[in-house]
Amino acid sequence: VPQDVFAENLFRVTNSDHLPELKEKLKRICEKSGIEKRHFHLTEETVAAHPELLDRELPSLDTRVDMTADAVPKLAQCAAAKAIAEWGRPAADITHLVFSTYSACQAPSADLRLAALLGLRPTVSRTMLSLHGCYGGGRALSLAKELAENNRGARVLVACSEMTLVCFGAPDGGNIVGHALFGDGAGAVVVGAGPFLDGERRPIFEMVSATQTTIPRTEHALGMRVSGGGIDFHLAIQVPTLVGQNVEQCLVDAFRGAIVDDDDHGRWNDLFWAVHPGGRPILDKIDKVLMLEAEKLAASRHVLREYGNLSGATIVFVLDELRRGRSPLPEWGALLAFGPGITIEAMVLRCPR
Ligand SMILES: CC(C)(COP(=O)(O)OP(=O)(O)OC[C@H]1O[C@@H](n2cnc3c(N)ncnc32)[C@H](O)[C@@H]1OP(=O)(O)O)[C@@H](O)C(=O)NCCC(=O)NCCSC(=O)CC(=O)O
Repeated sequence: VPQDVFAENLFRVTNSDHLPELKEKLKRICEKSGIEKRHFHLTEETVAAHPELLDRELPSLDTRVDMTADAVPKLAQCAAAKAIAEWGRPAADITHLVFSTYSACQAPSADLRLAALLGLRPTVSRTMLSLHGCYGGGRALSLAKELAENNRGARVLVACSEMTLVCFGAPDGGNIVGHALFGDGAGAVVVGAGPFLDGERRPIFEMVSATQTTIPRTEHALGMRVSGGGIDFHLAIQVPTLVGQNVEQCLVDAFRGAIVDDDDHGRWNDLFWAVHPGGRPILDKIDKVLMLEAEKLAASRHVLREYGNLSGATIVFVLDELRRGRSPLPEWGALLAFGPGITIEAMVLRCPR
């Protein structure tokens, strides 16, 4: 859906045209979002067939769980099948699966369904990450690094699949920013720590070290809550400022002893950057605080423009965009993802030469 027609579409489909001021506000927000289009599983026909999705007072969790139980793992399958094909070994050689989503509300969950869809071995060791929100992709990669490094010969499939239909509803004052930002998508990565197997593709990125930091006393700034009417997002207006105030210390901690001196700000421009594009002002704050050159966050801005905020799956899209870039990347890079907590995942990356 192109972002410039999103507000008109949403208000028409949800019978909300009696709220013209709110519609104008959503239009203003869409214009400033840095997003040009997004992709959604939910169609107008599905919304028309399920009026309970529009009214928060009506119970709709059953409908949403039924729809996502199949669709979320199938979307993950599309991404995972591509990742496995590029990796070069059969799916049966995957030893571990880490699945991240905010759209799973049952057990067994989307990880088991994905394992069946891909034909993974019954002995595959599965981990489900639920409701980690936008840091889910960073957390899943970090966990995959631990699993790969601590289990000789392990090959870990990371799959992140997100669908906004769990939080879709008629627009109101509380959810208007979420309506403007989030989109659907899935990303997948195969992670290993050697020794190399026959036919296996050489790694594109190396995860050198990883840290997770929680910004104290910010648990109310960003969150999700499951209720009978679906999932509600809460995004406080202070989120970009809070991330901007804390991000450099997280990076200094992640890079301590790696390549950056504590007080050496200039070196940030020597890196390549994989930053979760939580919103345009978040990227602007990071640019400003780290004094980054204009093109450093180009991959993040590109993904935001083309897909919107895909929550946990977004960081995989950013890594994909980086590896497709025309010019070679610097040897060292940084990954950043943010989510409820407020939690900041920071990782030191390296492009093997
Ligand atoms: C909404 C925006 C596109 C607006 O852009 P600007 O801030 O540059 O523009 P602006 O200041 O003129 O704001 C335009 C209008 O949006 C309103 N506005 C801005 N942020 C708001 C918020 N968090 N909640 C409610 N309203 C908000 C302003 O009051 C203003 O209203 P009026 O026009 O009436 O005066 C941007 O602020 C944005 O992208 N914010 C989201 C950042 C964020 O929290 N991202 C995290 C996503 S969650 C994530 O990534 C992790 C996770 O979920 O786990």
